[in-house]
Amino acid sequence: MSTYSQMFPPKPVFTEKDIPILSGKVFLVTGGYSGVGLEVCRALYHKGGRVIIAGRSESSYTAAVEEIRGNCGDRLTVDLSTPGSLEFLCIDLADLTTIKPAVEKMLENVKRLDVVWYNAGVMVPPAGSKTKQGYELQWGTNVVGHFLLHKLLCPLLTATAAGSEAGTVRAIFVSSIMHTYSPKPYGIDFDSISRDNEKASKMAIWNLYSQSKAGDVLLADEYAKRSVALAPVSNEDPAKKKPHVVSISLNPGNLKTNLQRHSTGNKIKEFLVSMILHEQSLGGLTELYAGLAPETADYNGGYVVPFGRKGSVVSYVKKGLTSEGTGAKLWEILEEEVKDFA
Ligand SMILES: NC(=O)c1ccc[n+]([C@@H]2O[C@H](COP(=O)([O-])OP(=O)(O)OC[C@H]3O[C@@H](n4cnc5c(N)ncnc54)[C@H](O)[C@@H]3O)[C@@H](O)[C@H]2O)c1
Repeated sequence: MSTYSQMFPPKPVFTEKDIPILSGKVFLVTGGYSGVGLEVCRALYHKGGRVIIAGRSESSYTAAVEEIRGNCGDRLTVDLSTPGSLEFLCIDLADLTTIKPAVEKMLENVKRLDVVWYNAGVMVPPAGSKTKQGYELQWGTNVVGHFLLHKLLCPLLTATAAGSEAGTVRAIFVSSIMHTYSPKPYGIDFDSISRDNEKASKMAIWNLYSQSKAGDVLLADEYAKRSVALAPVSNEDPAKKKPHVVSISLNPGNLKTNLQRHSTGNKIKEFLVSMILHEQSLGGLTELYAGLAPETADYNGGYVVPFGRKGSVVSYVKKGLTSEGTGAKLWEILEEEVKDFA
């Protein structure tokens, strides 16, 4: 039976053919050895980029290398004077102690970072799952781990941006349409996000996923504001302060990946959901569009919707989420939470 996606295939107006040659540029993708992240890495590699894949399992990385390097047909075949490269950064976002040592070692031979995709994520694990430091697993992985990684990468992003064309250095926070179902009124229930939190242990697992994805939108929005505040005022147009590093969140779309592996049980529901899922490569296009398209340089703080549709941004961000100082409050709390690991 044809799926909705097969009957009505999306026609993204941004594709791999729109990606320029990336030789000399350096990229980092968390969770880049599977799902959407793998598609991002495949495109970056075949366009000549130096790609650092961050994840927990070296064997999963090694298995993905062959797939990433494989023949991609005319979608990605280009003649390169400098071929792309792949490297592994071993971090577990659910264990904050693993992040700083790995980043410090990486910084010994990585001297620029053009775009980082905070793409790794976990969705609806068994209730009660926690990170090593005791955070609810989705919050701890999707938000706290990425926040610490971002904090450690910020100086390199900023330094790269200082010597690069404006708008080309970016931090991309992968969220989901599910962020719109996060707790009312502002997306984050601040009483539920600390370690070993009693309230979180009683919340519905989907609400916790939604809250973590609202957290990703807020991190992008708050970093965007901070980036503008730090940016130098342009001599040509002092009213137009351009951020050093562009910060964007996005929804990659409903995709066939491993993400749904925990949300099993109801066969009818699973069948219905499978009918509306798209190929993971389409999600990759959304992430690549946010990270590389020239026009998304102007979307600092914006939220990109699926599948690389030009001009379609910020339309579905939860009302009120990025106002009311929620992002600033979250940022300050996370600074405090990760300070012993930074
Ligand atoms: N698939 C969808 O329909 C969909 C929809 C909306 C948003 N998203 C988002 O897209 C992103 C990518 O998901 P996907 O669909 O490719 O799923 P996936 O399960 O294929 O990929 C998730 C990746 O995250 C990694 N990861 C999980 N926990 C980690 C940890 N503790 N440390 C390091 N890496 C860890 C996994 O190893 C995997 O590589 C996620 O952030 C997800 O929330 C996906």
